[in-house]
Amino acid sequence: MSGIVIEKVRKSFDTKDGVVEALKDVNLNIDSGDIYGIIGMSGAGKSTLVRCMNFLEVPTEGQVLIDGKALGDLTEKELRKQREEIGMIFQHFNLLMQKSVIDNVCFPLYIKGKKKAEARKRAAELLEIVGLGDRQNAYPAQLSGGQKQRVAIARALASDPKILLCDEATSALDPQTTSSILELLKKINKQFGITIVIITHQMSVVREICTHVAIMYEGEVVEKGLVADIFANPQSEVAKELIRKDTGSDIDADSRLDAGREKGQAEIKSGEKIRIVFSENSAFEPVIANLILTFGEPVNILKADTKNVGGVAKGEMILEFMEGSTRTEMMKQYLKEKGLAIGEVTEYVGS
Ligand SMILES: Nc1ncnc2c1ncn2[C@@H]1O[C@H](COP(=O)(O)OP(=O)(O)OP(=O)(O)O)[C@@H](O)[C@H]1O
Repeated sequence: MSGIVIEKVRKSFDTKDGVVEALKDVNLNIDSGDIYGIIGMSGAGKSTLVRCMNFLEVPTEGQVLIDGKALGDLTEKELRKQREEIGMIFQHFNLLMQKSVIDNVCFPLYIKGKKKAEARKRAAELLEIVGLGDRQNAYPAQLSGGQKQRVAIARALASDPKILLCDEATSALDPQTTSSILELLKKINKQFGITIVIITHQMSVVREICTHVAIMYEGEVVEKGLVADIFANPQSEVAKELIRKDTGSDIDADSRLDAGREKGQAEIKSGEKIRIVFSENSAFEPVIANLILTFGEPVNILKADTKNVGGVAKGEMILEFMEGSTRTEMMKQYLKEKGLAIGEVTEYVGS
């Protein structure tokens, strides 16, 4: 697992129209195993920042440290080796169109000097992992966008990276395919402990997959932190705007909560149920209200057996999420981050 530290990074480009300050004093701490979103409008500096993380762009000032090692202090050879540990995927997949799927995945393995048989065996395993075990001999032109991105992910994994940088990796995909690729990235993060950095201009991507987010505006990080906290309590105008756009409406937070409550009464049908246990420091009203507010989705309180002990909630609740919700994992994560223990509900008989 690998962490990334960005320290006082500035990047300027000399152009014929003058100097462009793409990054102005950016500081970021991405811990090992995070799924870290970098979001902002076009031109905010997202790509430049991510390209600084593997020194495809060398910062004009400041430092980039991977696992405590400053990239600027490495020799060319050391930097090449370090880069092998950082995979990258792109919006337009960047596959070799003349090569079959398996040869695309073998490519970095050949560069590493692996023998053909060994490379093909590893590539076949990786294609299984990304769900394309049966398309090894297809050519990129015969695949859908989502399948092409799966090949690109398998190819990125071929170098056993500790970090995966994703530059608008789902921007060319429809919402359903986007969700399936995000699920795959989540699986990779969990299964291999790979730190993932995701550049996007869509808050829905951040909401669906990221643990943390940095919001960029005109070369600066204007807000950063846990996704759940920023959704619950955005500080900057840019964050508020991105969240507002994400819901697809300009209704204010309170009416969104009301809408959630209404939906809660009318629409919830037998979704996943969980038991949450309040212990140390949980005041349950704000937690559940903020959950609905943050995710814009209702939850049913099927059972509440809680007591108010000096303003602190003790006891347990059974919650039911909306049927078919794609956000339940995020919502559970949110509850965990609020210090609540979550358990399965094996049987619930409504009262
Ligand atoms: N090689 C370059 N030469 C000159 N200017 C550049 C270069 N790369 C980026 N820039 C400028 O730096 C600024 C930040 O660009 P960057 O591509 O990092 O933004 P972004 O947030 O990724 O945008 P987008 O979402 O449109 O890709 C922009 O003003 C861009 O024009």
